[in-house]
Amino acid sequence: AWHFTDAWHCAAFALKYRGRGSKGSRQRLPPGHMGLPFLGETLSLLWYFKLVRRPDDFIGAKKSAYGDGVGLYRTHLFGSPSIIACSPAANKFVLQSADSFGIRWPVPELVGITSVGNVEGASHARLRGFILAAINKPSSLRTIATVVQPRIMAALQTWADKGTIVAATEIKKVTFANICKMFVSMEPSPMTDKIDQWFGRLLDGLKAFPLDLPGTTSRAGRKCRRKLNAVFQEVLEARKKVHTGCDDLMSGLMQMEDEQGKKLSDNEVVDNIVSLVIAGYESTTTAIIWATYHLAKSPVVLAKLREENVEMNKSKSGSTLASLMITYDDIPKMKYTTKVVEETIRMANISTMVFRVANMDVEYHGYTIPKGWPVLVWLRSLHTDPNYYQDPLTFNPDRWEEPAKPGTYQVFGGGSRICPGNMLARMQITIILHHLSIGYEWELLNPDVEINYLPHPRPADGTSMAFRRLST
Ligand code: HEM
Repeated sequence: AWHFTDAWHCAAFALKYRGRGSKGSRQRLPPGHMGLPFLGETLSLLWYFKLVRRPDDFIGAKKSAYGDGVGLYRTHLFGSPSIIACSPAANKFVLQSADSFGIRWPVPELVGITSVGNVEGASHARLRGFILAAINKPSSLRTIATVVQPRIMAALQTWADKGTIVAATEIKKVTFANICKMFVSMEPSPMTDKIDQWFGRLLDGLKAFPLDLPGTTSRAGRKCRRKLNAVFQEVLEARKKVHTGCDDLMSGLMQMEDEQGKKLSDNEVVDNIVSLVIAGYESTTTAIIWATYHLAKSPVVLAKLREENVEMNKSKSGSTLASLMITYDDIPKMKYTTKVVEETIRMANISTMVFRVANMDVEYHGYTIPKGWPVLVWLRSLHTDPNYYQDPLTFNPDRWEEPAKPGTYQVFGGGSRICPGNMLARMQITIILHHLSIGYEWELLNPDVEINYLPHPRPADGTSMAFRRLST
């Protein structure tokens, strides 16, 4: 059955491309295997990611069987014949060829029909301009640093009061409180608790099989998306009636104009607020969880981090909360902290892969990526490859003394969709590392806990830890 499926797909391909090679060349699929009938290689993926918990061996097995080649393999995953890209050059090729490789979400409604993650071409470029201006410009980041910091400082104190915490739960809470404040100036309330639950179900819906039937996770996700859009629409309507003077993402997006003086529609503002929460909430939470995890296991790194941050803290004078905060402009001076942040993000591999679909038959180094086939751009495989990172599974911030080899660091994707929140994510991790290292110490309760790799890599126990104020 295994070989029959591969033969079946290859024969279908050969039939379709009969005599259509350009300049006499033969059309051929990248090497690889289509796996079992209907299931494809899904079981193999689950075997490596869920059962044996060696996710890198999924691509490793392909490299052993078919050689490194040009970094493309054929496969059958998530219900469709697909191409995997997993070399710096092949990934770059796919991510930078926006005309050849488009976006097709299984349920666009869940991502947001008019959101930056779903639209393409000129509309995408226009929306990205708005979003980059709102969350990626130094002036925006300067303001955001002052908005998020008090909540982070207060949260760490409550963790120490508790003594034992599940970091995933606590980090999620403070990240969400900050998102509500940054995006729509909402303070924690029963309403924000509800919104948080809806986001949880929406995120589950995005990861679930896209079956729109009563009782399915996908249906529940769609319902929550509608509720979230409705809540934020109300906030927006209220702002149009009474000028609130809020200095948050929603106001920013409502006021901005493009080069033609055109503003975003109300629907675009709301859709993109919801989608930015989806993109920024779980990713930032996961990165911070990994930072606490690795630092707990790397006392030498933590000591060096602490030393730099205590020095930075000494340069702050005064007793008010504001005077103890770091600023966006302090960050370039925090050289070692920056390395810890990059190493955390590299090892976290929050996005194992990103998805594209071939808009046309695309040729790459003698292989054809057939029109309509999904392309899975396997970001993870670059960050765990010993050819690019020595001893890649060891947490070693000093490796960032040297920049990564060109094209081998794609944690935020690449090309026209490279993560517009990357500076915001880095800044939030830096801020929490600063306050954690100068004021607290922590130990993992289950240092040898298993790691779950699906849907995103995380310690299975949520990172339970003893957490206290530093005694000195
Ligand atoms: C460590 C944290 C983060 C990681 C690892 C991460 C990773 C990524 C990756 C790999 C992509 C590319 C997706 C693709 O090519 O299809 C992406 C896109 C995106 N990210 Fe992030 N992200 C993070 C944090 C954030 C934050 C904090 C925000 C905003 C609040 C954000 C907003 C977005 C948006 C809107 C997109 C879609 C961009 C587009 O399609 O043009 N991300 N992110």
